[in-house]
Amino acid sequence: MAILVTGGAGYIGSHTVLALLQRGDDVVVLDNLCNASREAINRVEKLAGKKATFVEGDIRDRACLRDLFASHAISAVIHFAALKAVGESTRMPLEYYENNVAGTVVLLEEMRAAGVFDFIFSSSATVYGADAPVPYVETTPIGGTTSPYGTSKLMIELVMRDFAFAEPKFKAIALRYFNPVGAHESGEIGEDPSGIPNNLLPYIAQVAIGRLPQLGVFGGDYPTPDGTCQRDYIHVVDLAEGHLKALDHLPKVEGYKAYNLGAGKGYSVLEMIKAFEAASGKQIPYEIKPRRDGDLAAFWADASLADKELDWRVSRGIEEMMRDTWNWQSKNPNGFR
Ligand SMILES: NC(=O)c1ccc[n+]([C@@H]2O[C@H](COP(=O)([O-])OP(=O)(O)OC[C@H]3O[C@@H](n4cnc5c(N)ncnc54)[C@H](O)[C@@H]3O)[C@@H](O)[C@H]2O)c1
Ligand SMILES: O=c1ccn([C@@H]2O[C@H](COP(=O)(O)OP(=O)(O)O[C@H]3O[C@H](CO)[C@H](O)[C@H](O)[C@H]3O)[C@@H](O)[C@H]2O)c(=O)[nH]1
Repeated sequence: MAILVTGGAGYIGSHTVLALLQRGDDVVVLDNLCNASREAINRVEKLAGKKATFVEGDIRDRACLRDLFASHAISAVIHFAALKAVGESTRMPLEYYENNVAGTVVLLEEMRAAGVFDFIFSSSATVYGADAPVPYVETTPIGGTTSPYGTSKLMIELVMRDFAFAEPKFKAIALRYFNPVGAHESGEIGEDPSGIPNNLLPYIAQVAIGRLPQLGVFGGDYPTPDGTCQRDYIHVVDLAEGHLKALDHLPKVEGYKAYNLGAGKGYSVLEMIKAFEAASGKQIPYEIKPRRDGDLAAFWADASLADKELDWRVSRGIEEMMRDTWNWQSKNPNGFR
């Protein structure tokens, strides 16, 4: 039996596919390559010394899914495939709902048709909305999202919840990621955003390599110790391992369950710049700019539920996050291209 990984050629997906192959699982990757490169999977296979089956296709393509489930014995699905740019989602809400929400419904329908009921979903801390108390804890009701992207994650969690009420065989875990950063320690795979990065670490890394002149720090007057926003950054390899723990835990889950995957600690933007400079030996010129619309001042995870029930916790700190980001960026100045 194989694990189907949708979006498995992407940033978090590729690290998870590697972890699955390394522990001996068989993997089928389904990715339409709208934000990824086939090269990522080639490198994953080389690192693992084991092949995955790659299917270039779309989660919205029912015929493709039918064919995939008919030709491979799938035991569980890890579902990463999504559009994920917050700003873009406010300009293209219909595309986001169609790809992320409608796409997930098609995937779940075809899973049901194929008799596959084990499901792990990439959710996000953003489902807690703007007013949730910090640290975010799973018992806080979700809602109050501030972008179509965030709302698409919220809607999918509600779809999972309702499907679990109706279908006793459905076992589903939503993993609410905080801020994934870093890369595999080999420097062979990592985050490769197209165009100008939206996220902090890829932006810093591209300044360090000379592709961008300087970093704009969005807001220096937040009610935080140094005035810049605080986030809970988590090493992508720790995050990938969380998916394996979640898969192993699925048999014990009744219906739908959500877990935070975070480190449980916040770092400010200025702390991240300093840590990157220390790890890379590069200066990061930056300028404080106006606040970015929709940014919250500070949030981090209460990650104790995943610790207790999934036996999962982070083992890589800020030094490893920075070292591995820089290793990936300096070895691959133009990403996978
Ligand atoms: N990176 C983050 O900060 C973050 C935080 C929280 C949640 N997430 C979620 O984690 C998941 C993975 O994120 P990532 O950072 O690896 O992003 P990514 O863009 O690198 O990976 C997503 C992958 O899905 C593929 N894809 C998109 N739409 C598809 C479709 N319709 N059919 C098939 N493939 C499709 C893309 O080509 C890409 O390879 C996403 O669901 C994202 O929303 C990411
Ligand atoms: O060029 C930049 C980019 C970011 N930032 C700041 O750096 C922090 C982190 O920003 P990111 O864009 O890297 O991450 P976000 O916290 O905004 O959001 C990310 O993590 C969230 C969950 O925590 C959601 O999943 C979301 O989709 C994902 O992009 C924020 O304070 C932001 O203002 C800058 O100062 N300059």
